[in-house]
Amino acid sequence: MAPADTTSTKPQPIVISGPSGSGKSTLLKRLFDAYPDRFGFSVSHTTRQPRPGEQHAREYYFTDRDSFLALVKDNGFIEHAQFGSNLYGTSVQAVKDRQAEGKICILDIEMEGVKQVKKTDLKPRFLFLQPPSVEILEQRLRGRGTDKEEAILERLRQADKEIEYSKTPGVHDKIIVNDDLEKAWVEFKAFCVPEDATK
Ligand SMILES: Nc1ncnc2c1ncn2[C@@H]1O[C@H](COP(=O)(O)OP(=O)(O)OP(=O)(O)O)[C@@H](O)[C@H]1O
Repeated sequence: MAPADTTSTKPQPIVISGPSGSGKSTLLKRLFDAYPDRFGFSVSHTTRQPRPGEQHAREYYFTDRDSFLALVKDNGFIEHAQFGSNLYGTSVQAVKDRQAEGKICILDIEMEGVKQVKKTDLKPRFLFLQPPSVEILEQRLRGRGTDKEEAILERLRQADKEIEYSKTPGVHDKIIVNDDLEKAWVEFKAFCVPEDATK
């Protein structure tokens, strides 16, 4: 008899991307509220010092600069960036750790991260959240009131690139246009929890 295929029993991660302001956080919050135990986020690596109360492997994987850069060289990161003098990143291993716990790991990442994930052996499902139009996206970013003018303009420039890339055939398994939030939620839930789609 052929050996059992244990890899197929691991929950498949879900990659959610879409322009800043397209509604990723809004829908993810609903998903986590509705299914608190089923999904998980990956824990990021950082070279910054732990703050009081922070635990290794819970808030972050705390690491030093040399180890971090060695992992970058090894293609161990899906995304990484420098903020101030510290490095931060999402590692392939962090996603596998969530899988090993039986959780569906959700990756909320931008376009370059999506391209990087496609080079790994994670084999996630890809979901793109699209704003109804760039004009509406601009209204929502302004309405959110969290960004300065320059940041809004930069987000809109980046949105054009994300939307253009999303049109590449085969990049995403599903594209949801977030026009009406309730409709988007029904589609979002159906993608993330297909077995509950009719409920
Ligand atoms: N369908 C919708 N109709 C109207 N407003 C919406 C809708 N979806 C989200 N919003 C609002 O748009 C704003 C941006 O949404 P949100 O912060 O969830 O975007 P995001 O994709 O997570 O952005 P970022 O990548 O910057 O974190 C929020 O103020 C949110 O309440």
